[in-house]
Formats: sequence, structure tokens, C-alpha cells
Amino acid sequence: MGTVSGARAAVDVLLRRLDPEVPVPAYAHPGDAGVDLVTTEAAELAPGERTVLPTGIALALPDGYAAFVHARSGLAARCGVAMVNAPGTVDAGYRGEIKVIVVNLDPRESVRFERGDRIAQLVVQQVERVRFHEVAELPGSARAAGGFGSTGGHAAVETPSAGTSSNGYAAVGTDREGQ
Ligand SMILES: O=c1ccn([C@H]2C[C@H](O)[C@@H](COP(=O)(O)OP(=O)(O)OP(=O)(O)O)O2)c(=O)[nH]1
Ligand SMILES: [Mg+2]
Repeated sequence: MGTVSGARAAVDVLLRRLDPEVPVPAYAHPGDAGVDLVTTEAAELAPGERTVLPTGIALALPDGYAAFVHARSGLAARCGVAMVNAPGTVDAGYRGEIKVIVVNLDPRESVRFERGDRIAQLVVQQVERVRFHEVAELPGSARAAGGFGSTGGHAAVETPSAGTSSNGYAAVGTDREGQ
């Protein structure tokens, strides 16, 4: 069993500041999953517009780890700011500047970021590396191929053009098969 507080030793991660004025990211509270990232560039996004913002931070994550760029809920709720690639994946081997691909999902209002604004949060996690073994048939399971609303509660996904294939997945993009 762990300690009562559940506190675990922090994982050491090497960090380079590519912009000396950027603060070293830090957890705001004990138990927080993410550290905030700031933009080093000002930007204004019209409704529906997206851009790639630099953070001035580069990492050397240990093997077996990855970092994920998530939205901040306050910005999302107030201004409709989301990550286009939610969440962005930073590989352990990536040594370049961490960038944030933001989109303004508000239908009416522009959003403006100033240099130094906190625009996203970074969550570092352990990730498994797997070996894929191709087989002709997969072992059975209770869920089988059911998905996309198969347990009810809301309308199952069905697109008039693509329909739903027998494996339970929406058959999107079948016209590109073999490409
Ligand atoms: O939000 C993000 C997503 C990615 N990256 C960086 C780190 C990551 O390791 C690299 C590649 O990301 P990804 O694999 O998602 O992009 P890709 O389009 O597949 O590029 P690549 O062909 O370089 O893998 O880009 C970021 O800085 N921010
Ligand atoms: Mg990639």
C-alpha cells in the first residue's frame, strides 16, 4: 500500500528554456496532473481560426514517457479555445520546441493571446510500448465489435453516406481503401 498522502517521487525531466523569460513550468497545486504552458508570441484568432504557438520550452523525456498537450478548462469554457490535435503528443525522443496548436471554437468572438499567457497544460505520463502480433481472428469478448452508442443512451453514430459496417465502426473513408 502507498502512503496516506499518496505522494510519489517526482520523475526527473531535463528541460531547456529556448526563451529565457519563460518560467520553468510548475504544478500549481500538489496532486495536479498538468503544468501550464505559456505562449512566447502574441496572437489573435478570429472565430474558427487556428494557429501554432511556441512555448519556449524543450524537453528530454525519459524513455517510456510521453507528454500530452491539453486544453485549459478555463480558457475552453470562457473563450472556446481548444487544441486542434487534442491532446497533442510529445514523444520522448522529441527535442524541439513544444508547440501548441490552438483553435478558437467560439462562433462570434475573437480571442487574443499576449506573450506570457498560459494557453495549455502539459501532462507527463508513462506509456507502454507494444509488439503487434497479427492474427486472422481476435479472441472473443463481451463487447465484441459494439461501439459508438451500442449501449444506448443516445443515438448511435450513423452517417447517411457511409453507413455502419458490420464490425460496428462507421465506415468512413472506405473509398480510400488500399491507398
Ligand atoms: O501538440 C503538439 C504535438 C506534437 N508536438 C511535437 C512533439 C512530437 O513529438 C512531434 C511530432 O508530433 P506528432 O507525431 O503528433 O506529429 P506528426 O504530424 O505525426 O509529425 P511527425 O511525422 O514528425 O511524427 O511534434 C508538439 O510540440 N505539440
Ligand atoms: Mg508522428
